Amino acid sequence: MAAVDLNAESLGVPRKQLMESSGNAVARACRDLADPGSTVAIVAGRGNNGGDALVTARFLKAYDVTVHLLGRPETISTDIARENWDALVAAEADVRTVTDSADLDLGDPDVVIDAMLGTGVTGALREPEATAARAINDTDATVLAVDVPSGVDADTGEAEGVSVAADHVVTFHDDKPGLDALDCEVTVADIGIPDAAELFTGPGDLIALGRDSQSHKGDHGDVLVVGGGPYTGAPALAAQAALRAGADLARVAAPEHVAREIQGYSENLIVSGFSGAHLTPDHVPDLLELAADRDVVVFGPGLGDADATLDAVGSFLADFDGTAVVDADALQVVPEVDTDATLICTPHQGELQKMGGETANDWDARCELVRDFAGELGHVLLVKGAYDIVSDGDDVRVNRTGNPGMTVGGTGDVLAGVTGALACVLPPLDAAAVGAYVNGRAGDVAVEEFGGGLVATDVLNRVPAGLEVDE
Ligand SMILES: NC(=O)C1=CN([C@@H]2O[C@H](COP(=O)(O)OP(=O)(O)OC[C@H]3O[C@@H](n4cnc5c(N)ncnc54)[C@H](O)[C@@H]3O)[C@@H](O)[C@H]2O)[C@H](O)CC1
Ligand SMILES: [K+]
Repeated sequence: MAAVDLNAESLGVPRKQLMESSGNAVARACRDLADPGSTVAIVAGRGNNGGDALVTARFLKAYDVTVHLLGRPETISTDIARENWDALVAAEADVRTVTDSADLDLGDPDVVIDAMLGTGVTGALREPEATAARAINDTDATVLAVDVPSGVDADTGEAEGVSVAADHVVTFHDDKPGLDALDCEVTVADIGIPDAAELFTGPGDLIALGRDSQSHKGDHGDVLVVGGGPYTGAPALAAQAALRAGADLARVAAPEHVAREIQGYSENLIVSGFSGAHLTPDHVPDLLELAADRDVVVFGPGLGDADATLDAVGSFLADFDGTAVVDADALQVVPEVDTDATLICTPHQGELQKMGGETANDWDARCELVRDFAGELGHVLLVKGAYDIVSDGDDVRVNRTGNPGMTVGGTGDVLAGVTGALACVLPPLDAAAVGAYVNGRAGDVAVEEFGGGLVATDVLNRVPAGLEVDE
């Protein structure tokens, strides 16, 4: 939800507007439950759940409303909730602050609006929320819960400790799986979040990457790039991109002439060479061993399409059961191989057709085609284009970052490396969607500086900029 809210904000629908819609939806439900003139006790927490009900109070003019804030106003945890509190105080509304649960006196209201906690709950209710929940449950009032009955986990419907027994719940934007198990009426209120906030990648998708400061080496992934042959630069770009996107370690396995060259110009990479001019099946056992201890393998950059190489790709994938990003010439093998591996395939539209997929000019039509083909393949597809289409056969995400300057050679290798690093810390679909978003954003920063003259290393070096969340 936090990711969707931030994406909505980036589309021009700020959170305060969402809170106004949420509060209004709760007021509408309250008007359906009780006649004008009824007494309404709003019990508000210090987060946005409480904030929603501080808005509701403004939409219940025909009612006798009392707001009980659990905690001092200074402890309200978000600016938009605090602003709504200040607006009530400025309007001389009947608001009270409860710092000790013994002070909570709800009176004998017709309706209680439970806005203590919503999706932000962690663990069993602490004080004063726990006592307040019992006080709410002890009234004869009709209890209307905001988003989730306080104390209940929205995903499971379980409560670790005491929770509010609601008669009605107004939940926002989409149903919460845990609510169906509850014995109460649930209304799902549309609060004006555009579908685009979930379909298109945006800054909200980076929240999942939150870096904890205690992180240490190895937490953020160990990526192996298997590539090189007719092309030298591709595996080095992919491996460096993995480091730029947060992997702690990036290794390259390449034919020895390529390995020597890469080791020469990039001391950041751990490079191992295998015999011969390109990948062949007899290299596969060693590669499987090397891959077994990595988090993610990026397979394909610069491998070329010699028959023996494609045979090697097939036999590697057939025996590999980890997670791999597959790119470039290796892609054409994927539809023919039966594998237990989790694959993220990153074709451009020409490579997609070579794999047996279909494309279309209209991006909306492409969503359908990519989703169906991903379902057929049983792997995640990231199909590059002006709009990158990402799907795992069920969900579809669309990425709109990037620019025509990025058709220059090598940006696909950078994308494969970025996606590989993210696949160490995110589920495959998210890794592909965020990979496309970050790579495109890096390209948008690069084109600002280099115009149409941008080259892949410009994108590579701006991947960290692509990862920044400027909230
Ligand atoms: N897109 C949407 O659906 C929108 C939903 N909105 C509302 O926002 C809340 C989520 O708000 P958030 O601030 O993230 O968390 P909460 O208000 O639910 O709770 C955080 C608050 O509670 C304290 N806390 C956490 N666990 C406990 C506990 N076990 N005991 C006591 N106190 C606890 C924590 O310290 C914080 O102070 C969502 O439910 C909707 O109602 C947005 O308004 C609009 C968009
Ligand atoms: K609640």
